[in-house]
Amino acid sequence: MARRPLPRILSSGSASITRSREFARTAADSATDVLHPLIMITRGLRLLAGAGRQKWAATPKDRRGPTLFLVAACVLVVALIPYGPLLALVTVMGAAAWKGRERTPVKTGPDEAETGRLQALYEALVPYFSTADDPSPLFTHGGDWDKVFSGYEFDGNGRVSSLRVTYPAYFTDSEATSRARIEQLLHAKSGRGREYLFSWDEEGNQLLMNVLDALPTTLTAQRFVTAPGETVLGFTDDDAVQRTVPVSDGDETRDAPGVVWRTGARSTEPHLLIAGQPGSGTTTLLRSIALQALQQGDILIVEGSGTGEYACFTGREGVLAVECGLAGALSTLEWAASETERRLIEANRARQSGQAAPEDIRRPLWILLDRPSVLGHLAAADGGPDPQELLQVPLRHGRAANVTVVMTEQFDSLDGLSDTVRSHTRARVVLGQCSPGQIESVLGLEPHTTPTPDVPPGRGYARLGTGRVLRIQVPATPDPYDDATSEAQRQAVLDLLPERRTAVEASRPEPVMADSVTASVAVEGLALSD
Ligand SMILES: Nc1ncnc2c1ncn2[C@@H]1O[C@H](COP(=O)(O)OP(=O)(O)OP(=O)(O)O)[C@@H](O)[C@H]1O
Repeated sequence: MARRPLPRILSSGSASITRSREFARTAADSATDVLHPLIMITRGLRLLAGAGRQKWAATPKDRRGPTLFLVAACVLVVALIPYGPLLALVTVMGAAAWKGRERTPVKTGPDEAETGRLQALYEALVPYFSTADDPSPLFTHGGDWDKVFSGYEFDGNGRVSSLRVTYPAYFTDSEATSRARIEQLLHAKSGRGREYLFSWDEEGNQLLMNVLDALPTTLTAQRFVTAPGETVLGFTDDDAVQRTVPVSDGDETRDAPGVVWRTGARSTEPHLLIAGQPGSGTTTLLRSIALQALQQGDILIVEGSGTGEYACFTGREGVLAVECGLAGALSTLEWAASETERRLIEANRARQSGQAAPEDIRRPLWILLDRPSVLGHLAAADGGPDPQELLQVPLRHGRAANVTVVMTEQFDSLDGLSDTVRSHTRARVVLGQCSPGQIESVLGLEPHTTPTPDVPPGRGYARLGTGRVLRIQVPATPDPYDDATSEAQRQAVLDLLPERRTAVEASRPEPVMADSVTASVAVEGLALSD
């Protein structure tokens, strides 16, 4: 069958479109040629006006009056002399044409120094991304870096802040050691002291390196809007979590990406271990957790270091004990273990009789321990039991009994943690300046970013169960009784503390004495009510 010809409009359409495009381009070129002097003068006038504005801004205030007077006098003289205004106009146009004769060059690629950096990075990668028997290697000494660096950005100091590298398919990108070698090399060559994120696209044979901005340190203690059973440990990168928490940051309110930890019967990581270097902010994080826990539950605090950094909690509603001494800590933890058992028995009884669990066992109980290893050493010297042994019941059965254990420890004492503590604290936080190996020893995974040597207090990494490793910054929650605390932060923490149970003297309490008394009273009271 003979083919019918296409309708004319379809067969000749593309030719006419091409013709129209060419016509439009020629018209635009001609218009640009005709208008070129005008464009040049306008550009020059803009530049002259900008320069004038800058000069005016740089003139000291006391010299602006005389300058204005001088200019006005010149304008008057020019206006009065014959042909003055015309001559002035011609002069200004001439100056504008001269000034605007050259376009401000638009940066289209890296400058010489930046090209040097990219070439150096390329050369450094050659031994890792090439083999002798590759017939057409992507990486060769003296080769073209722009064939393999498909995207790059530089920061204000001319250092690479983002780089996309295409690598050969035979590179063993599924092996952690091979990746680590490349990451270390790029980290070192691009400038140490910054935090890098490496994203490997194994299917596309591409590596994307980005420099991360430091997490903001401006957030302070406040009432976080969370559901019951949720605790904000800190804040992380925008794209790392889906959950945001509305926060007040200075004068503004914004949604911040929160590291939110869920506790209670349905939690898969019901207890938390916080490890850190000295002064890294572990006490501050525990204080922040205590303030949030007090909104719906009761807390027990056992402070191993005995520096009285939890004195502000003493005697407050919901604070059952603040213990610094060994004897008090042991009796408090013994009570906590038997309370956990009581809750379990009560819950079981209620279930068997087909009733809801009583209110008192549904109220969360938090056992907060700051450096219990110190008390462990004291106990060993004394020949008594290690406080950690008393944590076995709350750790093993706390989830069903609404009992949560949070523990802080310094890196050098982590060896002393019992197996029960290790296996039941599945939520983990690491604070302070640590090596990737130290982070892995606590979180079970190395972070996918490179830790920096300088970290502010409260900065580190968090991992909830088997989730991903998140960067974290803990909100500033200082000791309100510390003289170094600013007035605004002191007030923020004091506002979050519950009322005092009894009237105590307004002066700063002596932590050890006051705590022991409070603890024994509280535990006795609870034992009696049992
Ligand atoms: N998230 C934070 N934001 C701002 N400052 C913080 C933060 N965390 C801690 N700091 C400050 O750092 C200092 C040390 O904090 P903190 O006492 O909590 O650390 P630590 O790890 O318990 O130290 P150590 O156990 O060695 O005393 C304090 O001055 C505290 O105010």
